[in-house]
Amino acid sequence: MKIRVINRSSHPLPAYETESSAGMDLRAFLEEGITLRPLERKIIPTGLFMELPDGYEAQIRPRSGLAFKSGITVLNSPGTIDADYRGEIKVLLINFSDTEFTVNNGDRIAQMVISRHETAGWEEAAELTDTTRGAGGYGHTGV
Ligand SMILES: O=c1ccn([C@H]2C[C@H](O)[C@@H](COP(=O)(O)OP(=O)(O)OP(=O)(O)O)O2)c(=O)[nH]1
Ligand SMILES: [Mg+2]
Repeated sequence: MKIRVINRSSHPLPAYETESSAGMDLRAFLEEGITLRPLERKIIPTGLFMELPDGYEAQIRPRSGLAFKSGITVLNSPGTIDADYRGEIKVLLINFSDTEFTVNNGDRIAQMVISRHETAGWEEAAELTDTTRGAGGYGHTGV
């Protein structure tokens, strides 16, 4: 599928890094580096604007390497980009490490997965059908 996009950054469009990657890496578009102190959160611009077809969303997810090596993750993971959103794609990062971390222009800070989604309606009911699980959850089947 093709997605209409405006790229106001100085970086190439996001791309799949390997043939079968699910996510395209997103790069920070910054005039100067942004430093996150421990537990600080900041919104990082990408310079990208896009027009997803109806029935699609984009999910903004952390990169595992950045999370493991530096404690940097996407606070609202997975971030949701709605098909009717026309603003700049931004990434909300938080620093879970005990040292400060600087995001520089062009850094690959997160990944974006394009997904289909349903638009559901409601059918109100007085009762729900029985199942074996019933209301069991939160580990009720054991470890
Ligand atoms: O990581 C994100 C999450 C959201 N957005 C943009 C696209 C999305 O369509 C819009 C709204 O996001 P969301 O619905 O998560 O935020 P909200 O707090 O519910 O705001 P709103 O009331 O505008 O929906 O913000 C981003 O650029 N990055
Ligand atoms: Mg919303």
